[in-house]
Amino acid sequence: MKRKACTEVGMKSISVDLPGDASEETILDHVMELNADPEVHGILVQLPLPKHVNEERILNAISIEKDVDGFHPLNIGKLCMKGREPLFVPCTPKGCIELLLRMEIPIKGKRAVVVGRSNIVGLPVAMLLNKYDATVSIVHSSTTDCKSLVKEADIVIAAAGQAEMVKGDWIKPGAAVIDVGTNYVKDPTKKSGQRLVGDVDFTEAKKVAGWITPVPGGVGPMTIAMLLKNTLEGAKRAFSQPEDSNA
Ligand SMILES: NC(=O)C1=CN([C@@H]2O[C@H](COP(=O)(O)OP(=O)(O)OC[C@H]3O[C@@H](n4cnc5c(N)ncnc54)[C@H](OP(=O)(O)O)[C@@H]3O)[C@@H](O)[C@H]2O)C=CC1
Ligand SMILES: Nc1nc(=O)c2c([nH]1)NC[C@@H]1CN(c3ccc(C(=O)N[C@@H](CCC(=O)O)C(=O)O)cc3)C=[N+]21
Repeated sequence: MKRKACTEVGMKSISVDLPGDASEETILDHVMELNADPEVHGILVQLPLPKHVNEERILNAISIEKDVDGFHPLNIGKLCMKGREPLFVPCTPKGCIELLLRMEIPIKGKRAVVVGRSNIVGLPVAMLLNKYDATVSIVHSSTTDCKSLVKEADIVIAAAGQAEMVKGDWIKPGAAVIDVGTNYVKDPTKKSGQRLVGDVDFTEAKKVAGWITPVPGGVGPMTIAMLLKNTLEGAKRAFSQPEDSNA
């Protein structure tokens, strides 16, 4: 889908498809090659990586100026810090905020609950909501009272990877609900034998929520749009800076 979106907007994309048993060194070599290529303005290493590969080592190797996923520790660090701006904001969290801003849903002073604390979604979206002055709680698999915490939230971000876990009676009436989850569940009525659902029970939650994103057709396409946006911003920055200004 990311490749298709690039083609649609006229952005050249290079895919490096490696076998599942490719070594860490092989992946690093490819990252280094792309780092050094002046025609490349964005690099994304699709996650998750196979177990034998050290994810941290690979993500650290991506040039920070080309880190369009925003997963480099320097970008994540700046995302967390007051008064600092990362070069790139991770795409899914950026898409969530963009949805709230475009729908003119107030964030400042509101209570936000993020379900999930992964490095790629839960944690960065919570940090971003904090930057926008929400009062943020993060709930995770060891949280004993997810329902009661979610029920207090004006903004709910569901990113647990648990099919339809957030029920209608978890939602505060009028709350904004952003469903990040993409879970395939068995459905014998479908030709493919499966159906895509979010982390929120959409049918029930939409009766209570003030505003809610669907799955499919919600956060997923926004993630891809933000990836293109980050890449364009990276390219503009590269064109506006002399080549030797990286120091
Ligand atoms: N639409 C999009 O663009 C994207 C969608 N996704 C989807 O979003 C979902 C989350 O992805 P990702 O963050 O990578 O997933 P991870 O599996 O890396 O993280 C899941 C998080 O949810 C928490 N969690 C799991 N079960 C529960 C539970 N029962 N109650 C509360 N918290 C729970 C985990 O807690 P703990 O930390 O304690 O283990 C963990 O923090 C997936 O469905 C994924 O496919 C992901 C990226 C982009
Ligand atoms: N380095 C890295 N960056 C990522 O951003 C990243 C990743 N690795 N690994 C996997 C997750 C997942 N992810 C999705 C993006 C779009 C949709 C999306 O557009 N989904 C469609 C539906 C697709 C379908 O029908 O199967 C939708 O929600 O409408 C879903 C999931 C990005 N991720």
